[in-house]
Order: sequence, then C-alpha cells, then structure tokens
Amino acid sequence: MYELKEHDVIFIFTGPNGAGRKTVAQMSGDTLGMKQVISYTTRTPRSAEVDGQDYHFVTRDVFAEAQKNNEFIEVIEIDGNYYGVKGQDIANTLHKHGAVYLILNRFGAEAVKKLYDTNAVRIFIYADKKTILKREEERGDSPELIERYMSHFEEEMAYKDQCEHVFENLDLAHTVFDLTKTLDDNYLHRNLVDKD
Ligand SMILES: Nc1ncnc2c1ncn2[C@@H]1O[C@H](COP(=O)(O)OP(=O)(O)OP(=O)(O)O)[C@@H](O)[C@H]1O
Ligand SMILES: Nc1nc2c(ncn2[C@@H]2O[C@H](COP(=O)(O)O)[C@@H](O)[C@H]2O)c(=O)[nH]1
Repeated sequence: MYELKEHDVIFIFTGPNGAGRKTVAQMSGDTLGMKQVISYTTRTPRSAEVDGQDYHFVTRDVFAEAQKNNEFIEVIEIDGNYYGVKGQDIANTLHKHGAVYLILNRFGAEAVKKLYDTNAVRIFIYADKKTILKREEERGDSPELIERYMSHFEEEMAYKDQCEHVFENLDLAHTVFDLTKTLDDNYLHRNLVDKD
C-alpha cells in the first residue's frame, strides 16, 4: 500500500462541463510534468473519445465487480452512468510522478478532498453560461447533451467558493499561464514559468 508523502499533490479540476477543465489541466500538466488519473465509467464513448485516454470505458458488470472489491475511492451516478476513480491508480501515478490531477464533478472533488486532506487541492475552472454554450455547440455536442450539461450548471457553480483556487477561463493562454504559475509557486516549485 502506497503511503502518501507530505509533498505528494493531487489536483482536482472541477467546475461546469465545457468550462475548459480538461484543456487547461492538460496544458498545465504537460508543462509541469503532472499526469492525469483517468476515471472508469459505464457510459458509452463519444465519437472523439479514446479508451484509456478520456476514460476507462467498462461494462456495468466490470464496474460493479471493482466496486464490490472496494477499488474505487468514490462512485457517482450521473444521468444514469456510473463513474469512479481507483485508489490504486492514484497511488501508482503519485509514486511515479509525485503530482497528479483528476477531473471530477463537485461530489468527486469533495470526496477526494475529504480523503486526502492537505494533499488534495481543488481548482475551480469556470466560464459564463453563454460562453460555455458556444463552446459546446462549436465542438458539436448534441442539443440533448448540451441540455443535460446545462441542467447541472448552477449546482456545479455553487461549489466555486469551497475550492482552494478559482480561475475564470475566457482567454485560454491567460488562464493557462495563471494556473501554471499558481501551481508552480504554491505546490510544485519547478520554477518553469517565465516571470517576465
Ligand atoms: N479559453 C477557451 N477559449 C475557447 N475555447 C476553449 C477554451 N477553453 C476550452 N475551450 C474549448 O471548450 C471545449 C470544452 O473544453 P474542455 O473539454 O476542456 O471542458 P471540460 O470542462 O473538461 O468539459 P467536458 O467534460 O464537457 O469536456 C473544448 O472544445 C475546448 O477546446
Ligand atoms: N465524481 C466524479 N465525477 C467524475 C468522474 N469522472 C468524471 N467525472 C465528471 O462527471 C461529469 C460528467 O462527465 P462526462 O464526461 O460524462 O460529460 C463531468 O463533470 C466529469 O468531470 C469520477 O470518477 N467521479
């Protein structure tokens, strides 16, 4: 069993769908040498999604078996689909990289924070509804999917004030710069960000 070290950091990116959590997490993660811990889900992959990259896509039986074996640190049902992150996956990735990130909704963020306490840092990424709607339309999300995402918008936004860091993601380069600098200055100390 991997024991967390004081300097191990688990960043949790949360906020409404379409805010840009994945985009900014990946960009900062690449710069700072952090790796994502991928969730397992029973939902069907969307056209551009890749198994093992966006999610581990599994059947309900496989998911239920892992749940029965207490492999997930948290399980959630969203719109009829199950999602979970395995504790062992977090431990393995931390062991290799010392810093990991997860992309979760507010319930996952809360659960991971409770479990890992000071090793866990919640980063809230948001944009206004109109901006998010435009992004989702532009990436080709169906009207049904957009409606589903929007039905969770207010409840996800309500979690903003409980997070350790909050970024409004309008200009992408600006957000990624601020985010990378914040993570580097406060937690990782890789001194990679150009301070000019
Ligand atoms: N600052 C930005 N300006 C313009 N487009 C952006 C910006 N940030 C992200 N995007 C685009 O918005 C879309 C949603 O981004 P992303 O997938 O990162 O969001 P998310 O919060 O992870 O939500 P989801 O889980 O629904 O994918 C993508 O097409 C991405 O390229
Ligand atoms: N609490 C958890 N939330 C998760 C997990 N994996 C993903 N998510 C979040 O769920 C919604 C819906 O995701 P979608 O890909 O189906 O649109 C989104 O906010 C994800 O970030 C998890 O393991 N636990």
